[in-house]
Amino acid sequence: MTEQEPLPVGVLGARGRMGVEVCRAVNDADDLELVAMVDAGEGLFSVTDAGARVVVDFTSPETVMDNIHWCVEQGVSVVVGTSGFTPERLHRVEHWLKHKPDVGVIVAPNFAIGAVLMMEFAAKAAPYFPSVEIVELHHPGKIDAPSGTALHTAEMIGASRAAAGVGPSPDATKTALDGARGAEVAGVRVHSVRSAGLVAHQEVLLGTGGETLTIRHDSLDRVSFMPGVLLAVREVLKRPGLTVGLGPLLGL
Ligand SMILES: NC(=O)C1=CN([C@@H]2O[C@H](COP(=O)(O)OP(=O)(O)OC[C@H]3O[C@@H](n4cnc5c(N)ncnc54)[C@H](OP(=O)(O)O)[C@@H]3O)[C@@H](O)[C@H]2O)C=CC1
Ligand SMILES: O=C(O)C1=N[C@H](C(=O)O)C[C@H](O)C1
Repeated sequence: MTEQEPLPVGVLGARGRMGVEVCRAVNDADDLELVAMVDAGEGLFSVTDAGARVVVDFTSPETVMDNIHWCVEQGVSVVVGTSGFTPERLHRVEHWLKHKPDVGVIVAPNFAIGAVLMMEFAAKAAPYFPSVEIVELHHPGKIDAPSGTALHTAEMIGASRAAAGVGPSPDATKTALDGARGAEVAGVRVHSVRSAGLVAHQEVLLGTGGETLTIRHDSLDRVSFMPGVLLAVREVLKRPGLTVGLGPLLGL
């Protein structure tokens, strides 16, 4: 029996907080080989020169679309953790993939298994509670607000409430300072907290007569994202086209 060659993987944003962790996880996996590490200002060509078949992107919302476009054009599949995705951006990625039927792109707002479950549980619970708000809490180095996870959670909750015919959350506010009630996403109020000491955390608060339900997830260390990233790297070549979120990979 011949042993299978390890899958060649490139990492974009390799010197960032997440990139460093991803490079370590890929290096530690026997079935994967880290062949390219690219950071800001370095050419993407090293990815194809090194023969990467899958690229992992943890860069920034400003650069991620150009990176995906380039990889798709080169026939390289991409696992995307970078935030900043809107429905319009996802449509654009789908459009690029139409011309490349063998290429897969997985865009996951959050790779932590607990966070994926937190989003699912919140969407399931949301139709049963008239009130729902999201509080996301992150380290102060984060450049975007609300977080990609919070945006995706709000979209999931909005869709599940719309399907169940649930109206807007009750709110008598008549006067408010700018931002006091957070940002409204898919009809859900989202509040962003930034503090030293935090990594990535989110609470979904649901309320009805006489009771509240709080669904909370905490990433206390970036290692929490690695099993999900490696799962996506191993799966992306089997899933041509666009996959959004880890849910489908986990059978959710
Ligand atoms: N989906 C998930 O589970 C998770 C997603 N994220 C997301 O991942 C992204 C990165 O987060 P984080 O690692 O904390 O951020 P960092 O700022 O620590 O890292 C980003 C890295 O990418 C580099 N970079 C910028 N532009 C390019 C480019 N065009 N090509 C290659 N490298 C580039 C940056 O370089 P420089 O600093 O010089 O600009 C930096 O080293 C964010 O959008 C964050 O929200 C984070 C954690 C989990
Ligand atoms: O910037 C981060 O750190 C994180 N970004 C992602 C997001 O925007 O949701 C995922 C996680 O929250 C960590």
